[in-house]
Amino acid sequence: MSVRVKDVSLRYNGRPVLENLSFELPPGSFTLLCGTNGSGKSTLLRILAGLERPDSGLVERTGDDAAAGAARTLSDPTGRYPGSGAGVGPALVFQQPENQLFAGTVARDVAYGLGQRGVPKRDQAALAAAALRRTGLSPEEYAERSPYLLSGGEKRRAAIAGALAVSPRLLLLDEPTAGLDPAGYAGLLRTVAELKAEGVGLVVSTHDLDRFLPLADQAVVLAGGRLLYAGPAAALAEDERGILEQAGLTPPAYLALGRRLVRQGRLTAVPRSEAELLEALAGLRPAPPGSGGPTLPGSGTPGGASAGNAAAGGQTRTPGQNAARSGADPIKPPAVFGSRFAEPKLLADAGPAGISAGGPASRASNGPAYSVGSSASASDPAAGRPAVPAENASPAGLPALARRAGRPVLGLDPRAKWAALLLWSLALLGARSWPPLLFMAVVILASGAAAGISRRTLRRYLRPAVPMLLLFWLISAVSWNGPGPAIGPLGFSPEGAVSGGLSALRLGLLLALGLLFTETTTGAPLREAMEWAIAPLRRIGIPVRNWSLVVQITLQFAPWMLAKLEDLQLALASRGRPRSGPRRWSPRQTAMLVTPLLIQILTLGDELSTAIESRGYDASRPRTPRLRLVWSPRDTRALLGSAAVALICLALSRLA
Ligand SMILES: Nc1ncnc2c1ncn2[C@@H]1O[C@H](COP(=O)(O)OP(=O)(O)OP(=O)(O)O)[C@@H](O)[C@H]1O
Repeated sequence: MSVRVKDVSLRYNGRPVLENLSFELPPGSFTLLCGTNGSGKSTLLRILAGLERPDSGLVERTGDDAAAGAARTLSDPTGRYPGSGAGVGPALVFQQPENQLFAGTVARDVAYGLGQRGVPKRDQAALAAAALRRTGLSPEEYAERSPYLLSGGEKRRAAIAGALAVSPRLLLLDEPTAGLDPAGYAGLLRTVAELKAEGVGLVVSTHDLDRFLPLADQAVVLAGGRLLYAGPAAALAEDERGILEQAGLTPPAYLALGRRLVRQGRLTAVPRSEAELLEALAGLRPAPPGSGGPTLPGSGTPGGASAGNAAAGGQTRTPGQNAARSGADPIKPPAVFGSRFAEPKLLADAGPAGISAGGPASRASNGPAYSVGSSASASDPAAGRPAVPAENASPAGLPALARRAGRPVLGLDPRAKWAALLLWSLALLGARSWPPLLFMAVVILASGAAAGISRRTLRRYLRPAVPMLLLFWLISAVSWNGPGPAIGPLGFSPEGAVSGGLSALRLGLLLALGLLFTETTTGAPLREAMEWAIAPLRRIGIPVRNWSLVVQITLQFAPWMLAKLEDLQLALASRGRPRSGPRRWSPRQTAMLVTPLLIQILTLGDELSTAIESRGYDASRPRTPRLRLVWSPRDTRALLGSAAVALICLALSRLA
């Protein structure tokens, strides 16, 4: 499977996360995806997997089921299900493996994707066992265990097994080595090398350049959501202009040391892996006293063995020795790179090139031209795109945040927001007809837009509630003796349909109001405001501090839960979409999501209480406020405006 990414951009809440990315993944190539935290790697992987749609740009996947033939792979020893992932999308292993495990047993979990792809049950167990073995988990020991009770590293292996089981033609691994022990790490590297040899395309997002850069055919470097480099991995390793450093990354130790030795004239070429460096270092002779360090045989004679070296009887230990002997440039990438890629473009130099057509030499046998390009410009301080700042703890922090983010609503005093939440909730609960509800819908949507909440976020937040609201509406519209047309033993009730519709809309608006509140207020100010409001209750012995903590956690818990639900759903989708029936929220899928979600909620609750205890939380002791609340005239205006909205809503309710 080859993938062409062209001008892909994505924003979250109006903030650019990926900007104009263009590159290609040739079939069967191994691509290293690197960048600092938050540079957009996971987001890009989700887009490549087809689990997230970019706001603009194209991702074209060219499946190659036919090309896969009936190849036997270690995960599919039968050879009967070649590339079962092709045409359904690449397999993605998420950064957090616990988001990816659903079923009651490891074996069933690993086999889930096979079922989705129509592999008969009788073959599923053998394929799942082969995939488990491949990740170092013995099926005899693990197949019947609960995936939720595995250790972190075992969960990761099980998640990888689930992806391997379907013999994907393109496998996307998001930081796959996190949490693996040395044996697991070595096993993963072995598996990656085997998959590459089998012709499986791989994209690995990782911070471990030392291990993965030498294995990779090409590299994609992101900085602040922009493409800083896309091209042969070998060229990136040779790059002296500091692309990796520009991206905020540390070059692999073998490269840093190798470059230094080359500069000192002790190596003729930069080693291409840790093993090459070690091989070269093995030939080091202790330096003569006062010479400033060890030397390599033949040092200072780039190009090969020196007379001195020969006289010493030592072998030349330059990393490029084999290539040098065979007459090839020791640091030139292997020919295969040349056949797959056009000249690499260091994108800081590339200008707004976009995808460029490669010449015949850059064409793979069954795919389009492979070349890379970008619209990043040299003047772009690519790494310098400011992240949305964390909320400042100082009193000046909130207005400063608002000014920076350009959204005045973010800088309002949280007490004003609490009051607005209360007033608008009461107004919604009191609204019994369409006009006030529609009025509130307009106001809430407009406030959300003013606060910079994107439609995407709103959709993500409300989507899980939609089936419930629709069901609620449906149930309201039928009754045993409804006057309308009969639906089986039931009758349709127009009145029920209207009142159910009103209630569903009211509930949806309350949810949207909750989103508006939690998206515009972070935990600390929210808690300060809450504690301020209920402080007088302390005098009558109410544990005010506990209450505010509970409210803070609960309010932040709701978006967390929805985000988890979304993650789980994405992970389910990544394991293969059903061939028929609803793609989302089918009863089967919903049932599969409930258990892992509950387990994650319980785990988080447990971890939170441990964290609170371990930080010496004592409800009886007064707390030093994290920030001082400052009420400004703007807050008064906002409060009066909110009250006016609530009054209009109530007035419309009365009029209707
Ligand atoms: N659902 C979301 N809503 C809003 N912002 C998001 C969402 N998911 C990711 N982001 C933001 O998008 C940016 C890129 O996130 P992403 O997870 O892709 O980064 P990453 O390169 O994988 O980071 P890491 O190395 O830490 O895993 C980050 O700033 C992140 O905060």
